[in-house]
Amino acid sequence: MANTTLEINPIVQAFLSGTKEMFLNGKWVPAIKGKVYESINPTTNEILAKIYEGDEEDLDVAVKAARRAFEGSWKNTAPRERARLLNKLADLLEENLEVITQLDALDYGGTLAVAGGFAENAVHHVRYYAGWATKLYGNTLELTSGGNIHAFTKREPLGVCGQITSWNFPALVACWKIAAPIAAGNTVVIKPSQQTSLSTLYIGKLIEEAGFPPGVVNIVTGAGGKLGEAITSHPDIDKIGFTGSTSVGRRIMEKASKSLKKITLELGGKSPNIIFADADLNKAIPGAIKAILMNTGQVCAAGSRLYIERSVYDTVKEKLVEIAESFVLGDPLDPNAQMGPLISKNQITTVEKYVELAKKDGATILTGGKRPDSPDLQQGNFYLPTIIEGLDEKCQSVYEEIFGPVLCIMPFDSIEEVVERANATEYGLASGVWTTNIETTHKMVDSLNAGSVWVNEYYLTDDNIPLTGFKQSGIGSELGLAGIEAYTKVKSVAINHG
Ligand SMILES: NC(=O)C1=CN([C@@H]2O[C@H](COP(=O)(O)OP(=O)(O)OC[C@H]3O[C@@H](n4cnc5c(N)ncnc54)[C@H](O)[C@@H]3O)[C@@H](O)[C@H]2O)C=CC1
Ligand code: BAL
Repeated sequence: MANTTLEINPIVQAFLSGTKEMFLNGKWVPAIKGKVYESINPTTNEILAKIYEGDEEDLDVAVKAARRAFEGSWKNTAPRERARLLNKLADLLEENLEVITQLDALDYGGTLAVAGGFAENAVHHVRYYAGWATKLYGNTLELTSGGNIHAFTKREPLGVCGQITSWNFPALVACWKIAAPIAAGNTVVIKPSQQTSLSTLYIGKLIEEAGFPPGVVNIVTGAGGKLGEAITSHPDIDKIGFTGSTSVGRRIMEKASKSLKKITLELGGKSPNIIFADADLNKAIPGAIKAILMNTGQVCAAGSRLYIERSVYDTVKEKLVEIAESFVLGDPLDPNAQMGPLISKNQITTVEKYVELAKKDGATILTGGKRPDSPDLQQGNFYLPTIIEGLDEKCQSVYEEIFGPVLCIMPFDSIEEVVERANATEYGLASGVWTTNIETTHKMVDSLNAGSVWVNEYYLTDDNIPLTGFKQSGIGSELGLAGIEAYTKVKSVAINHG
């Protein structure tokens, strides 16, 4: 149980007691072998909850239930009924915003503002795809050869989708992995990260309350290496939807290729954020801070490489350091906290390793570079906002994803130079540009090799805007029309009525 003096919603308190069961075929059940793992509260490093650890046998129960639900009725359920159930789920999510926010804050350390914002996005997201359930169409086709042929396409669901999620913003990513496939008529077996399964399990309760038929959504819990691999190799799963690291994404692709499963992979990043001298610095500087410190830097699209045009470099640097040093670290449940802890002790070790590498490469640590001294923060996985300079793209801490509050700042002299350096990464997830010049804007939009380009903004995401990882950042898109089409197959039909 969380050792916090801050007020925890009684529903959350109650939910955290006992050992959390899996949601299979519309029922809450323990793991067949009875194994249990613990989720740790990153703010206190105490046990937060106990959760059953599933394996291949439990997965098989889930997949069979999902297959029965798919073939039995869900694929033919009227789209407006699928929409009704998803809208009901969205309403229940909205009624339970505080519970979901607190569960995520306790489980992964997101502040109330951040975890709460993501929980609200989850509500909008489920409503958004409820809308798409009734709006998926095929096309009527004119044949190049003419004739009395009626040809058309129709979109059909894929079948059973095995969905695997990461630990950062767990409730939102769970909804990303549930709403679109369900709206399109698929059924789902979802495995949340073993580090943050709680909000997904709570969403399972809401799915049950909304009245979805048994087996439409199944939740299995357990470790990636075992249960995750079982999902990617299960012969009766048609598609894998994955959010996580690039290394695991590669492994999933390899496994899924054995049975040619369809895949959507949303992977890592090392995104460039670029401030031109003509930018409105009153927006660009706080934007650059948000890009690296939101969610303690644990965001796939974090703007972790900041390029600053040389003539404004010192001004921007000074201000960035001032804001970083004023940042309030604290218990995520404290409304005053601007930044919570990192997810785990392991993640602290990772961040420390990269800061040490940066120092070896000759970096200057402008601020941070260590854990905070404050006695209140010693129990948790806190790390100070860190800004470093003096490196370039050849340094490991500049080209590898750190997933922590570590910003590397670098000056540049020309648009050509910054384009080349911004693109000098194996990743291609996101990028930010700050400028008031329309020509610069268009040049940058055309030149940046990343799935998302944000201009005079950072993290401008919306359900209508697809998220696509270029290069090693992924395969396929999530959100938008592309996000639901990814859970359908196109059947073409040609009827000779001559
Ligand atoms: N592009 C995007 O939209 C997003 C990408 N991410 C990326 O996720 C990563 C952080 O999340 P983590 O949970 O640490 O990623 P991770 O790759 O370690 O784990 C993600 C999920 O995969 C499972 N898993 C681990 N090994 C597996 C295997 N061999 N087979 C099948 N499943 C396995 C884990 O249990 C977990 O559920 C970062 O690299 C981040 O950039 C995170 C959020 C959004
Ligand atoms: N709940 C996040 C940390 C962990 O359980 O490993």
